[in-house]
Amino acid sequence: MVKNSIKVYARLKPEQNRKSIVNYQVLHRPKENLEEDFLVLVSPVQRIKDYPDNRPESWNFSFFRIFEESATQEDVFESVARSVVESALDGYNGTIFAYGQTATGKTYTITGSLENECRGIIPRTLQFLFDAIQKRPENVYSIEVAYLEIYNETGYDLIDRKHQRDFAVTRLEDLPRISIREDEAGKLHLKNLTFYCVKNLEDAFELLVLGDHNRVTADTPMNPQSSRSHCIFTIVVSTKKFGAEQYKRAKVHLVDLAGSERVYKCSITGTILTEAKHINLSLHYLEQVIVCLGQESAGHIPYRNSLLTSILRDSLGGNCLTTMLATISLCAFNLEETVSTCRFAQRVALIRNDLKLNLETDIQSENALLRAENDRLKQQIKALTRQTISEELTAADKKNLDHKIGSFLESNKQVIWDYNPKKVEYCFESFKRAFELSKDPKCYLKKLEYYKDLVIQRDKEISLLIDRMKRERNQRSTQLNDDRFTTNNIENDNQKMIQNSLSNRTPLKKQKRKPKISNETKPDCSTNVYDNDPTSRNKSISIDTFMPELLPCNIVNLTLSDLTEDKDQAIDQRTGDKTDDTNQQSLRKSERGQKNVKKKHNHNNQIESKVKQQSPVELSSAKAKIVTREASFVEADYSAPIYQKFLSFSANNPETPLILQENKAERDDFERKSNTEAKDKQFEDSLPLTGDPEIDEEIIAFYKAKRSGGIY
Ligand SMILES: Nc1ncnc2c1ncn2[C@@H]1O[C@H](COP(=O)(O)OP(=O)(O)OP(=O)(O)O)[C@@H](O)[C@H]1O
Repeated sequence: MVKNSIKVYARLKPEQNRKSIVNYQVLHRPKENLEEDFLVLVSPVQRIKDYPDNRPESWNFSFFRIFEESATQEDVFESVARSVVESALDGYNGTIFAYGQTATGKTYTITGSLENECRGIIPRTLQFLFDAIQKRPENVYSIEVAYLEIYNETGYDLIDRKHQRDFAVTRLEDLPRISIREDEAGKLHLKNLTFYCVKNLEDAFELLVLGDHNRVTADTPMNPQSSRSHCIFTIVVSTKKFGAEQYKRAKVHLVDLAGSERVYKCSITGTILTEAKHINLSLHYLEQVIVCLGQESAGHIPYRNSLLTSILRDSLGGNCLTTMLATISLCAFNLEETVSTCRFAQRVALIRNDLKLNLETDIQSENALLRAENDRLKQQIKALTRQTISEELTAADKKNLDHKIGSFLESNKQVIWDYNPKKVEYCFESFKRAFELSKDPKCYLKKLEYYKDLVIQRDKEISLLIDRMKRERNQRSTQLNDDRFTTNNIENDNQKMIQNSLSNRTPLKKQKRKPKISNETKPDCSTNVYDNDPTSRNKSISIDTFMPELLPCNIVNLTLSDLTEDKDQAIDQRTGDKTDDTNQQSLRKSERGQKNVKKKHNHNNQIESKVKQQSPVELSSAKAKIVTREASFVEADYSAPIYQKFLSFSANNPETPLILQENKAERDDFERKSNTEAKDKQFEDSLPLTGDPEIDEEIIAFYKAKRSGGIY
């Protein structure tokens, strides 16, 4: 428990009429170690020298801080209220009350208006609280507000939302009456006063405006809008560390007292006079309490004398960080009241409160806090879900999910799933795709995968054919060279020419690009290039070494001559491909040029027939099928994952080219067996046919080629 004296501030009301101002002086912290400002008021009374005059010539009052006429609402809030509200966030009660003569600016200071510049302590406190809550995410807060009015010693709830009315409250009697109850522990309870939980600043402002609207005001000689009651705006701040069980609960009372007024000065009557009497009486009781609290020996404190002192019991001499703001008029006409206000402030400054942390167990507050905690958690879940939804899956995520789906389908192992909506969506999409593939034979994905595979196959086939053509051409050149050595009918002029050409031979790289079918098969060239000179022979043999890019070709069923010279007609018939016309014309030309070299033809035919015997040509009606000699050369499994992934057809079928046998005899045997009708039918049934006859024909041909280890 900390002993804390009440801090007292003074605010001087700006006066329009400077001539009527009393002679005064404000001294801000006149001594270094003195944490006080001083207000010196000089009496304007003319002294009569004939007899002793005991009236003081001046008054000197100390305040914690004095706000001069130029002080803004923000200055007042920062000095007077900020520390109190901050303490409330940490669990300490606080009270700020404005006391002063009527029309000196109590309501202006405590409430002001809702416009930015003129906002008083209440709206600024609410703003500060909600801003501070945002900055302390480790805690959960609940803010409740209540607005009480004490009019003619009766309490009213200014915020009455419980009763739905079609009309605005015009009579005070329409508002709920407040009564005080005291429990066994001596704790006060205000019956009928409702605390409203506010979630944001707008809610709080709405209640404040509603309460202000219901306040009793009157046009008095001193103030055209005088508050005829004491008003207490209470904010309850409950604080709980996120996840903790204990919580703190602090009350902040922001009190706008009704202004004291000298009835004889104002010549008031009727209701206003009655109101003034009640106001002055309750202020008198307040003063009594404060005087008692200021006396160290005082035993009994008369709190129960009035509703106001009963309610402010904790704020005065109890567990509360209390601050008083005295509003002061500098008008000479009001000097008496100003001095009275300052004297009251001096007494209040003597009061010491026992400040302690409020660790509450109140069920209502706990409920409010738990609700606030719940709301916060809901918001967090929302934010997290929104975040994960907006995050796109990476390629690695998708790969990982594919793996999970695979292991889920293939084993009984329990899979740990991620509760990420994007991932769940991806899994559903995968299953849906697989389901559609199995259900709809015309599914475009199925076709797409098939065509993708086909394109890969075709690329492979083209590269093999090119290699094969180059190799055949190379072999043929070598054979032609051999033939030319045996004919021995070369002219001497030509020999010289060849020698010259060999001596001026172009560099290796250029020669690599030289071999072209059209150039090579020119009759003049071929007869002139070669002679029986051993040196030139050696050089012609080394043509092989000029073509290192030619890979060993495994295509044995289709020879170069099939594609180029003598077999052009046969190829044309077999493949049905008529696009090679231009190529064949050039080949025929070269053939005509070589007719005089008969031996060469015979020799070529012999070699080709030998090759044909080794590996027969297989040609389908529509496309040529090229069978490979070595299975290892064919990357037969490059399309396997696609089919494994989407189609029921197994890529691990023993009939697939993956295990193509190396032994030719065995392979022939395998092919013979697989060509039986029964096997064909069974095989075709297992294929992923689409129902489109054109595509199905292609698919069957494609898989047959794969099955036999060839390339489609
Ligand atoms: N510091 C100030 N700056 C500008 N205007 C002020 C200031 N203080 C008071 N006023 C103006 O003086 C008038 C009276 O102020 P206010 O109603 O707040 O006095 P009050 O002390 O609450 O009076 P009452 O006790 O009768 O309710 C208002 O019009 C208010 O705008």
